[in-house]
Amino acid sequence: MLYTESKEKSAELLRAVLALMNQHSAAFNPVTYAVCYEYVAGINGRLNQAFDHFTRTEARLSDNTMVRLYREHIAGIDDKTMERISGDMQRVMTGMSESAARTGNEAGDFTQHLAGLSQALQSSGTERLGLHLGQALQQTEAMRSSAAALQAQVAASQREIEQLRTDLQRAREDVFMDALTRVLNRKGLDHKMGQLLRTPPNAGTQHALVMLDIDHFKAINDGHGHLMGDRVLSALGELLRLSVGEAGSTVARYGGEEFAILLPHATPALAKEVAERVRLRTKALKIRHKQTNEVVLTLTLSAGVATQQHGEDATAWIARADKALYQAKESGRDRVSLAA
Ligand SMILES: Nc1nc2c(ncn2[C@@H]2O[C@H](COP(=O)(O)OP(=O)(O)OP(=O)(O)O)[C@@H](O)[C@H]2O)c(=O)[nH]1
Repeated sequence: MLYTESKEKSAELLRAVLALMNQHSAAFNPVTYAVCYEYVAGINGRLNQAFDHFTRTEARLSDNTMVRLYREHIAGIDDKTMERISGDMQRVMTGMSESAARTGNEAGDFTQHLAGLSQALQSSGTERLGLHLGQALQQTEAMRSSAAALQAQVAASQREIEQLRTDLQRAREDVFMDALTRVLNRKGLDHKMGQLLRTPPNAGTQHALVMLDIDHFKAINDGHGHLMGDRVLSALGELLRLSVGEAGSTVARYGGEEFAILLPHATPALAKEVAERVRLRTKALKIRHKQTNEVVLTLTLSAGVATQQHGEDATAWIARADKALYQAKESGRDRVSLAA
């Protein structure tokens, strides 16, 4: 016999019965419940046939149809079937009372009520089943709204937690983010470098660092104003974000007009290629007047590349890249130098 074995099955049955009741316009009452219960349980073949027959012409069965189905196919059913329904109801109530108890305090009162109800179902004769069905139905309705409220509460809590998680993540990112250029700040770079230094490079690769510095940036500030200088920094930040797409790469503003690119598991050749790409794109960048769109200035940058030597710490690694950058500046700017 279907649905008589376990509480899980009984609860599953109840859910299916409620879903079916929802699909029809008949009132939520014991008659509708009994009809839908029998239909879902599949224990009354003639009822199912009649039910299906009616749904062909009446998509949402009315009270009248439910009463008719009840009178013609259920009212006269034997005691054994009544007992079976009673047993299943009891299991459903017990199962639900247990899960309600698990759900928390709010469901506590309801749990007690269900326990009492299932006892009543157990001890009374089948002639009182209709009455108990009615009570059970009322309680089921109460449970439905309480469960819906609980679900809404859980969903609201989940949304709150999600929002908190997002806020926390954003706050974490903000700590590591340079507001002007929208790339990582010095702190973010330190953090990333720390992580990278704990990660051995893959065979045949080395972690690489590119230090970049805008050429004659002081002259830009002096000639066009500090605000224009800021715009240039912001534009370079965007250019770097768009130009450096290597897996696991990091772009950061090291300070002032100096930027850094971290390239994990790279080679000197790849690092030089990335630095050249950025240098050329920067050279091609045109800063325009906001209103007239006229090109106001162009710029160049110099870069120093250093791949991490075995056992080298962050300070020594940055110092070698900086030294290469200094060489690039010394030998004429607008170029890339490799560290020794
Ligand atoms: N607008 C603006 N200027 C900044 C910022 N941070 C640093 N600077 C300026 O960047 C300039 C750096 O100048 P220098 O270190 O002399 O170097 P440079 O003029 O770029 O010359 P080279 O590096 O030798 O090519 C200084 O004028 C700083 O005031 C900033 O956030 N905004």
